[in-house]
Parts: sequence; structure tokens; C-alpha cells
Amino acid sequence: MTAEERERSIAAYVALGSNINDREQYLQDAITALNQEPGIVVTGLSSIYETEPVGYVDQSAFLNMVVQLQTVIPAEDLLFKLLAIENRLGRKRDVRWGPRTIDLDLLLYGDEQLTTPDLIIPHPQMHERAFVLVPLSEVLYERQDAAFEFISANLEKLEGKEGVVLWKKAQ
Ligand SMILES: Nc1ncnc2c1ncn2[C@@H]1O[C@H](COP(=O)(O)OP(=O)(O)OP(=O)(O)O)[C@@H](O)[C@H]1O
Ligand SMILES: Nc1nc2c(c(=O)[nH]1)N=C(CO)CN2
Repeated sequence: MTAEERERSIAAYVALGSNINDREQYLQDAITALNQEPGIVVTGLSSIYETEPVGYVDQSAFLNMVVQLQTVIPAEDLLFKLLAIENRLGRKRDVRWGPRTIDLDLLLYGDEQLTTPDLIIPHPQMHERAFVLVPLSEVLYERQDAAFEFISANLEKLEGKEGVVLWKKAQ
């Protein structure tokens, strides 16, 4: 991302969830894919949380986390990129709220409020989901200019490299 793009970029927050197979690997692959998209820089990561399934409970435990981005991509296009990454990582849509290799939800996009047929921001269920709010509050709390500069500079160096572990381990 150029300095000019960084200047006009918007902070967005994406929730990640996985409960099939190698859950950590899916989180890592999704973060790598996001960071490789032109117009997106990953600037913050929450810890990974293991969570009991909510809603449809007859399924395995999830790993959940939240990622902070700076992006110049408009919100609806960003959603389509998230859906494309889900598909690339093998996401199938059978059971509503059912098991998934990876789920990417757009939580916040700057301070925009938006309702279109495809996209509602802020994400309508985020307020009732501890598995979203706990990691989200963690990245929001950690957001400081110095850290932001540091993380984004380091992630830029990593851009394009695969298999780099980008997250902190769950305690
Ligand atoms: N903020 C948002 N983030 C992600 N998807 C959204 C958002 N607002 C609306 N949607 C729509 O929701 C649709 C269904 O998403 P998805 O298949 O991931 O649902 P789900 O994960 O089963 O349930 P949930 O939406 O409760 O997580 C998407 O195709 C998208 O158009
Ligand atoms: N713990 C947990 N439960 C869920 C999750 C999730 O990511 N974590 N996602 C769902 C569908 O969006 C339904 N239930």
C-alpha cells in the first residue's frame, strides 16, 4: 500500500471463526490471504479463543479471533473479497450456523452504518456474540499509533510470504 493510500485508508475489523480440521491453519491461511490482497494491510490481531458453539450447538468447538485491517477497498467490495477467500479455503454452505472451515464476517468499516441487500454494517449479530466481542475489544484496546506503525511495517515485509505465523497463541 502506498503512503497516499495509507493516508486515506479506513480501519475495518473482521471476525474469523473455524471449527473443522486444522482450525489454526485455516485462521492463518485467511490472514495470509487478507494481507496479500492489494488494498488491504493487516494491522492488528487478537489472541485466538477456543469457544463453545453458539446457536447450532451440535458441532465442534470453534477457534475465533478478530483481525484489524487498513483498507482502501469499498465496504461491499471488501465483503466480496471475504466471501472469495472463504470459498478458496473450502467453505461449504450447508447448515445455517453449522460447521465451517472458515467464516469471515465484516464487523466494522470505519464509522460507517450501511444496509444493502448483501451487507449490513455494523454486523447485526456482533453485539450478542461474546466470541466476537471479546477479541474485538482486545484489538481495539491495543490500537495505538506506535504499535500500528510497527505492525504494518512488519507485515509489509512479510507480504507475499506464505506460512508465516502471524498470531499470538491462545493462553
Ligand atoms: N457484515 C457482514 N459480514 C458478512 N456477511 C454479511 C454481513 N452483512 C450481511 N452479510 C451477508 O450474510 C451472508 C451469509 O453469510 P454466511 O453464510 O457467512 O452466514 P453464516 O455464517 O451462516 O451466519 P452469520 O451471518 O450469522 O455468521 C453473506 O453472503 C453476506 O451477504
Ligand atoms: N462459538 C462460535 N459459535 C458460532 C460461530 C462461531 O464463530 N463461534 N459461528 C456461527 C455462525 O456464524 C454459529 N456459532
